[in-house]
Amino acid sequence: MAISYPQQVSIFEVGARDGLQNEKPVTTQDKIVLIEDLATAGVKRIEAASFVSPKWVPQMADSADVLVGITRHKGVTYSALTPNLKGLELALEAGADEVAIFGAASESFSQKNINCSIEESIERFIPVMELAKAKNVPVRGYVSCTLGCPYEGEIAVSEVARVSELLYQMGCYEISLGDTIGVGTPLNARRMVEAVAEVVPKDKLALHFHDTYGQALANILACLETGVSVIDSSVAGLGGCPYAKGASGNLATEDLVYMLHGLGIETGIDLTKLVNAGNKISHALGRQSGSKVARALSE
Ligand SMILES: CC(C)(COP(=O)([O-])OP(=O)([O-])OC[C@H]1O[C@@H](n2cnc3c(N)ncnc32)[C@H](O)[C@@H]1OP(=O)([O-])[O-])[C@@H](O)C(=O)NCCC(=O)NCCSC(=O)C[C@@](C)(O)CC(=O)[O-]
Repeated sequence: MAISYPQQVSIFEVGARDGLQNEKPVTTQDKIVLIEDLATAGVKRIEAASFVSPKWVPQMADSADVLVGITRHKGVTYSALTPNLKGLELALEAGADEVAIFGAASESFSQKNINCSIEESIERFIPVMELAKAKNVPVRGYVSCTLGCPYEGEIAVSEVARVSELLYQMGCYEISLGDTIGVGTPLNARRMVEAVAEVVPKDKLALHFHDTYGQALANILACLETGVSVIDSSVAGLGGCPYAKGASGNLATEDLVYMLHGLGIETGIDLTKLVNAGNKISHALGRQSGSKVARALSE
């Protein structure tokens, strides 16, 4: 049987947020340069900021300055995380094009990450959705711990599907399925995506797989066969999640682009320029890029 992959994949770049929230602090200017370099490389969807409590994630405290400071590229969407109404108001003031709410399929992770239960988080998201709708701002929804939780271990696929459906029914235009600690393997990743696709349309799903156990590319390849064509990744493999021990960066965008181009799948991204963007921020962090492709091409 022939394997069928999408012709195009939309890459949702999370390095400036998911990445830098869990690295040692860099300057606001470093972040601005990174975001502009990514846009120059052809990245069209960039998560640039996070309006969370600065006490919880100090690395994101300059989010408003970042959003205000970037020179906007035509056709590029700049988004921000907003856990509550306060976050949304700050994001709107700073000019975010779209925002994201973030829930979890694990009770313990929800408590550790946003200080409330799953049900309380859904309640908290209702006014965020209402205001975003009134302002015509699209809202993305994240579900964390879809393939395992750092506190609870295995998570029932039915719970992942339930939370995904709730966020979708609330009006999120896309649901990003997070393997927050990168423990998934291809078969269970695919089964999870197929289960969620029974309650949320496939073309409204995105994959957000961390690479902690080196499985992210294999998991993505397995899930691409289901028809999902939006993938989150992090340039230079930056970051992790501050409330998930062991969560190394998302899959490096350079490695993802290399694989997709090799499969003949279009991304619209210039790999050489992307590698340069990743190398520059890695230099600012004083470390080597986390992308194998970037390291190979930079030798
Ligand atoms: C959600 C809260 C705020 C609840 O935190 P809380 O302490 O329960 O909230 P609160 O409403 O009681 O407020 C406490 C303080 O925070 C302030 N505050 C309250 N809200 C905001 C805001 N939006 N922006 C700025 N400040 C805010 C508020 O004003 C107050 O300040 P104080 O009076 O003490 O000076 C907190 O738990 C928090 O900020 N959590 C964020 C944690 C986080 O950012 N985690 C990483 C992102 S999730 C992730 O990476 C996973 C993902 C998305 O990538 C997918 C995956 O990989 O699975």
